[in-house]
Amino acid sequence: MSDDRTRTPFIAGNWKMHKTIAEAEAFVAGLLPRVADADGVEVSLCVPFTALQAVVDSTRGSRVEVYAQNMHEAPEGAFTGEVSAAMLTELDVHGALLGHSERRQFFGENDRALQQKVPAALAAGLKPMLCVGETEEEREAGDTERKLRHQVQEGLEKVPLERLAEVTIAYEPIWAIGTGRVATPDQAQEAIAFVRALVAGFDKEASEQVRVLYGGSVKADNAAELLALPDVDGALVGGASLDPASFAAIVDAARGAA
Ligand SMILES: O=C[C@H](O)COP(=O)(O)O
Repeated sequence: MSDDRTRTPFIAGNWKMHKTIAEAEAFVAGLLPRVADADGVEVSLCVPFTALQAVVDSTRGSRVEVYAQNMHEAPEGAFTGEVSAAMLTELDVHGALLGHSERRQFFGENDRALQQKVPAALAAGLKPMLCVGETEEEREAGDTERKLRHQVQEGLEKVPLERLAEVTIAYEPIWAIGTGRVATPDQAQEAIAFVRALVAGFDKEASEQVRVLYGGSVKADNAAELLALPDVDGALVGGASLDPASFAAIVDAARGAA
């Protein structure tokens, strides 16, 4: 267990395939005044490619950072429909969500590609957020730790040790995503402490600095309890990040936990 509150709490919203440019700009206008006083909390939005430029521009100078929801591992090439790290940094995007379970489930994202993507993001100056998590069947079969071990070890395998602490890991039990079935505090703490122990297998010091977030049906009314857990450094929020008031309420809960 690691209750080290020197790790800055981190609340990330993942809009998934929601929001046109106009809707994104309206959201930012609603969010910024609500998080202006959220000192000590890192806030980011994972935005569809089409709205990245608008959200970068409208959040410039604020505490809100902007992440893409995916990124290809190669610097360029014949990869129709894909976007490189350099294309994102050119827009002043700060980071990239990598290996979200929906990308793994619906678009064939695999650990081999992620093994390239995480270091490629870092090398390009993007902050990587690596998503891991088990299915309901895996949890019921007692396979949660095996799945997490595989995903974390593969995803971090090629990250230079001196940059390990810059990676954020989001633990998202797949059965809790978009279902309203949030993990219990015990389940979240246990899995996230295990993820941190896996990072310690690479480098003990980095494991104390790396942020590990919980994701899966986080809402304003359950955030405080989750964020108070010793190893939980923040939240990756899907549905509740689509509305500025509900997302800002989760940021507020992180201030309380800071
Ligand atoms: O990336 C966010 C997660 O998939 C969680 O989504 P959710 O908060 O709608 O359950």
